[in-house]
Amino acid sequence: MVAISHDTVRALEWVDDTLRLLDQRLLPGQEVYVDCNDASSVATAIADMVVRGAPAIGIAAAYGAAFAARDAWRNHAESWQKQMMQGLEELRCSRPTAVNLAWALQRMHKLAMTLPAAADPWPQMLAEAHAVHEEDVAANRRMGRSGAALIHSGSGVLTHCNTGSLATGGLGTALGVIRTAWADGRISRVFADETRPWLQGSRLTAWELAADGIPVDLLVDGAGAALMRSGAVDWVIVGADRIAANGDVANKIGTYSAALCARQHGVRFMVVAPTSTIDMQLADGEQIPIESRGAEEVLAAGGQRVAPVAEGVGAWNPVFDVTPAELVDVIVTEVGVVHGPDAESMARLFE
Ligand SMILES: CSC[C@H]1O[C@H](OP(=O)(O)O)[C@H](O)[C@@H]1O
Repeated sequence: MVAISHDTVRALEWVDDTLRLLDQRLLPGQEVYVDCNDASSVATAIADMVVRGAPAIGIAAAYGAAFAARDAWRNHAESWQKQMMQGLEELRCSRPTAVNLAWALQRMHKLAMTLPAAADPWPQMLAEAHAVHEEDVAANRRMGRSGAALIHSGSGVLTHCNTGSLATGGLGTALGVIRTAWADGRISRVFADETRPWLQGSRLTAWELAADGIPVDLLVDGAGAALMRSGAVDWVIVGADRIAANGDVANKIGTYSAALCARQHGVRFMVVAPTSTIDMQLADGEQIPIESRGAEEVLAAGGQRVAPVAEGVGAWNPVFDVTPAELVDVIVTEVGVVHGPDAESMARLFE
């Protein structure tokens, strides 16, 4: 087993009571950190995609909620449990699709309401945020092992978007499986599509894999179908932002297309996500809120206008889509693996 080195990068770090976020808008060219010391700055960092990726967003929100409780105690000690809600609401509204955000805020709020009203909540709230962070690191390792065990030796894999150390607290979800399976000698070739318009694949996944010394071939998003038809890919392995109770999966735009192509060409489709990404309150994927972002993300690439787009041209920019459960072969979580996900098999994860 080759040692898996993913310590080369961390999306978030806690240093001297400050949440340090690696600004992913500037990668891979610049490694610049944004320091957050209150709930509002964390919410802005999430909304602006300084930090992104469902689990990483949840972890950042947990620290943001701890800041909200601390500042409510400092400024309104007599009613801090009520006053902190403004900060939590700002965090909740920062991005709509990744349920890890709401999950983390609900967990932090539940703790706050159990704490004594007349005592400083900071120590316990910060400890809970650290627990959220550390649990994600452990979950990444477990999912890496469970997912890798499903991949037969000599497999080619295709991944979409970025699901590595930049999207989580540790090894990654889908990229954690790829790292683990590569280290086990199970993968012969890794493909990553660029993932327009934000380029999480070409800017982030390629950077992470290069840092690990794992060779990767980039492709334009539209090349996925031809690649799968060529027979070079045995698995498409992706993350998730929200999984409904029946196994429908919301993930980066383009995931649904990849799932359709995979089914057409006999390629297996694996979704890797911690249970903090599963929303059992939603019966199916139809109710998952899909975030749309500004037209400039489509019309420009890396901040430069994409020539020759004429002036006055608009854009349609939903940044997630929903893959129906029937197109998903397996969902890998830290508590179990679901083959052929449906409402019944998903519910068994929580028994
Ligand atoms: C580890 S799951 C990361 C998940 O989040 C990404 O979206 P975004 O970069 O907009 O935060 C993408 O959907 C990934 O699959």
